[in-house]
Amino acid sequence: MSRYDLGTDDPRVKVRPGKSSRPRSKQRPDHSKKPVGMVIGIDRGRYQVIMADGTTVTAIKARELGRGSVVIGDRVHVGGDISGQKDTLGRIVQIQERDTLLLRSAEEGQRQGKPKPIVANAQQMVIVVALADPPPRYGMIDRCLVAAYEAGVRPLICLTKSDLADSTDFYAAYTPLGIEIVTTSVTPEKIEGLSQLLPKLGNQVSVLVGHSGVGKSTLINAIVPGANRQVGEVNAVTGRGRHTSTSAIAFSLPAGGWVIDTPGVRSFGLAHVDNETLLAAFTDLSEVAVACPRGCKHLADSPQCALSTWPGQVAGEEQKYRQARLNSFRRLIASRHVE
Ligand SMILES: Nc1nc2c(ncn2[C@@H]2O[C@H](COP(=O)(O)OP(=O)(O)OP(=O)(O)O)[C@@H](O)[C@H]2O)c(=O)[nH]1
Ligand SMILES: [Zn+2]
Repeated sequence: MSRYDLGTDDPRVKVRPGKSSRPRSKQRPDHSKKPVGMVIGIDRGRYQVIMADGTTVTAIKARELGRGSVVIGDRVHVGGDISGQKDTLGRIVQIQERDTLLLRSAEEGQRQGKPKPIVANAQQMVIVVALADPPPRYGMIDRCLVAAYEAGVRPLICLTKSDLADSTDFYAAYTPLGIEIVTTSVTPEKIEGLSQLLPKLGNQVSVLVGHSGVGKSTLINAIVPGANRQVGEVNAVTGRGRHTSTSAIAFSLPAGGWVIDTPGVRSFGLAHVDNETLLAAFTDLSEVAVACPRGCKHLADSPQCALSTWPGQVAGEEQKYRQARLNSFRRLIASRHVE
């Protein structure tokens, strides 16, 4: 006879295990039958979840899920009140397995900890780059590309402010890498390029990343009616956008699909990415590196690294371009180790 089988039919005798007789996890109820929704907003411990029928529910998170465990884009099972009525609260009880997960290592200067999840289930990363004011930062773009490849998210570069500068050089640098690029310009006078961009956003989840001031908010306002993102200048003192304290949010596009804005995520720490993954993001370099000795670290002082002689095989502009690519790759490797 087991310890809990009291052998009685008396309903007053409650059959229940003693307090610490079993690990807690085994007592957890199965939540997988609870309705599912997608997390589209997170702000100070409150989660906005859009359910399959289109109802938006405000929810809190079950404590056992842990801190920072639910991110924007997550598909979650929700219990509690899911009516979506004012002053009601649902409760996120379980997170579904993620298709993709965008991660970022701890910021520079912070102690290196576990990489932080930022966005789940995005299929596409739109790297927003201004052609001028501020000018393109190639190191930043490379970082985003690595983070995208590492997360299993397809990159798309969206050039903005084409009214201010020419995009020929940019296309010359990134088209050979097989990365899709679209060019836009959104000014009070004229809007251009959205007919190129919009079809690429349809019926999927895209996450927008980009440095402060490149025009992300302007772009979102132009493609999402009523989005009302604040547009402004970069703070000259802190060098940061004003959005740093605002939280991530997903916008539904009129023609289907979602765009996720990630204010405060300006770049990606890549400490969690290994050398080979980093190299794979540089398709041109990875083809050259097959000739490297086994275990090559691909650094400037790595003996017989095939990458070192690659720029010198050509002359002129092409050589400069190769050297810039190589420098960018090696800078990323180096920066990863100081983070
Ligand atoms: N000339 C020109 N200016 C633009 C364009 N897009 C945005 N801007 C301007 O660039 C500045 C920054 O735009 P935002 O949309 O606030 O940039 P953001 O990327 O959202 O910046 P944060 O809010 O700091 O993240 C604003 O003054 C915009 O009016 C463009 O296509 N052409
Ligand atoms: Zn090498």
